[in-house]
Amino acid sequence: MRSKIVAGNWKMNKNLAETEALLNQLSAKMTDTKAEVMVAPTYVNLTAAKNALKSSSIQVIAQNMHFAESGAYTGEISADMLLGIGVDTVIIGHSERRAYFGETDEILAKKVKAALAKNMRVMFCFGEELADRKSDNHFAVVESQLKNGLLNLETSDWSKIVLAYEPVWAIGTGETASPEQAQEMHAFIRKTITNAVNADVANNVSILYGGSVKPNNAEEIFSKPDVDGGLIGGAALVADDFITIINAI
Ligand SMILES: O=C(CO)COP(=O)(O)O
Repeated sequence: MRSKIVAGNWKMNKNLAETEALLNQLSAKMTDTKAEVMVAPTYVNLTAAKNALKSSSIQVIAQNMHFAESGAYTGEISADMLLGIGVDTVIIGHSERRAYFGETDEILAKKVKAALAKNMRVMFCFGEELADRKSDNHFAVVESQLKNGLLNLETSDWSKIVLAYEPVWAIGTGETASPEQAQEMHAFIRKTITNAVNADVANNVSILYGGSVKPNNAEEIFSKPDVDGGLIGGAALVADDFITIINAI
């Protein structure tokens, strides 16, 4: 059975005091949920976030990491550094990393390998741009992102993978893929994995949708059979909104 997951990607938002305040609000307001709940604050606040969530089931995850073990990579963070502070899940391949930091499929495949080699869980993000969708090229783009990033993994690695389909045109724009568009793509992703790996792996991998998920549209998106939860940006920065989205699972 695949997990339901709601994760908040905080991006470059919230200083230390704001991080603690938001997490305190979240833990106070959280009620029982079927979903695994995760938050991804900025690196410098990961330890403080872990401490603030000590008695909570909310998991703290990282937004990115480097593929090298260690070395002369100024400004970068390794898997060991994350594991050393008790963070064992990492987002890899976010469209903002691809667009603003030059992260190619090749770099991302190396990051995925490096994280898996340390037994970390990987939340792998991918999704087409508006031009791809307009030219009806979105399935091909998604297939190639999956293939280049993930499809050469060992079958056993897949238990450590969570997928996050995030159409770039829906991120931070207020424009959401319709529940039908999300379902159509998620089903395509599952079919691609069935063909490339096997049906078991495809059925067991959680596929999250990301892109302008809000309290008023979460329930409809999450109701689709191949949508296993969401990766939330803006709405994860407001406690009541994030809680409503979690409860929509
Ligand atoms: O990029 C996202 C999550 O990683 C989605 O961001 P928004 O929810 O702000 O559109």
